[in-house]
Amino acid sequence: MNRPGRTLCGMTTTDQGPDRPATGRPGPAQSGTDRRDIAIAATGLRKAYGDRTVLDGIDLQVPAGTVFALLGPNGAGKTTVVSILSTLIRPDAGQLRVAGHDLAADPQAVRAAIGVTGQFSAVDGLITGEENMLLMADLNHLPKKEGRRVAAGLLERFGLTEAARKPAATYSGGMKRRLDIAMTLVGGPRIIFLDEPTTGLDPRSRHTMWQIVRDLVADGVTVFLTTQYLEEADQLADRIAVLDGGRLVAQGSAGELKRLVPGGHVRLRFTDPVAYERAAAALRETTRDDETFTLHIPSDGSQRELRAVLDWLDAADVVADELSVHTPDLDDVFFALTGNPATPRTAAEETLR
Ligand SMILES: Nc1ncnc2c1ncn2[C@@H]1O[C@H](COP(=O)(O)OP(=O)(O)OP(=O)(O)O)[C@@H](O)[C@H]1O
Repeated sequence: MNRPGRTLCGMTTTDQGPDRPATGRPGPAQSGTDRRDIAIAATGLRKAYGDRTVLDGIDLQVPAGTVFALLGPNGAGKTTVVSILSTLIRPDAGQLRVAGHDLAADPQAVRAAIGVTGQFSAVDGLITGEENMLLMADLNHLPKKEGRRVAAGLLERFGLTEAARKPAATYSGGMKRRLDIAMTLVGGPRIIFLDEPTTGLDPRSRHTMWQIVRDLVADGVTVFLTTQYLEEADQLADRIAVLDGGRLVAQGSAGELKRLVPGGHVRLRFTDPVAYERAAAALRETTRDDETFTLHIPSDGSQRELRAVLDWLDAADVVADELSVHTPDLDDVFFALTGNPATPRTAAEETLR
């Protein structure tokens, strides 16, 4: 998912700019989280199915009120991590704390503090959105009146009030996903796990979902999400961990991960072979592509380096037909770390399936 570049007088840039400020903010002091406000902590997490080791010693920490994205290709073990942290399956080894509770010693307390929206919807299509919500309210032992109030509030918040009395089977994919998350929130969890929350959604629904996540974090909720989409991790996560071959091969902010890989360059494309040759002679350290009359100049994409390239071109009296700046993005990081292409399908392809 390389982002389309910005264009400046025929230049495109995939520069992501300086690190964005963290999406999350520390939530209010929460009972149940440990002293350092770490919402989720895993040390030495291991899981094997038969002789296939899926998780081979995972260490991670998620501060309360932040978004943590676990990124990995198909089959990397993302769902397994979520299933373990949300008490659905048992690990073979590892010390795990969620919401301040030891997972092995007190799984019930963990369950009471978290919400989980899995890849497979918990929505019952045969009943209405409202009935699904009221069912969740019952499961959470909310008194009837309180349940109706909470359900109506969440349906409103997720733009589902109008559709609330229609069978959920008639909802679009995005609406079902929103209903699924609304149902997860009925019990007021302070930590929520979202397993691939936007897989299969069209771009508009994906953006709606991102806003939902941002709103949750603004309310102090901790979000642990898995995704195959680098852009999603880039957009939402305070910290990203890349899972590959049973291990976390990197952890950090999007900016930190991008700094792990070199490869920034300025690309100049010419239609006039004479201008191409003059530019190639004027610029140092270029890589040539004589078939497309394109030059690649190593660059960090900074304004200063860009100006130097333009000055060289001016001095040589040549005009490039297209100038683009490419700084490493998470796709490059993912490829460098895992040797896999970023994702087997792009988000756009996914929506066409
Ligand atoms: N119950 C099980 N029994 C045996 N193998 C399993 C079981 N559950 C998962 N696996 C295997 O564990 C590996 C990790 O699966 P997991 O679903 O956690 O990956 P994932 O990263 O979530 O993949 P995807 O992106 O496709 O959802 C896969 O090879 C899968 O086949």
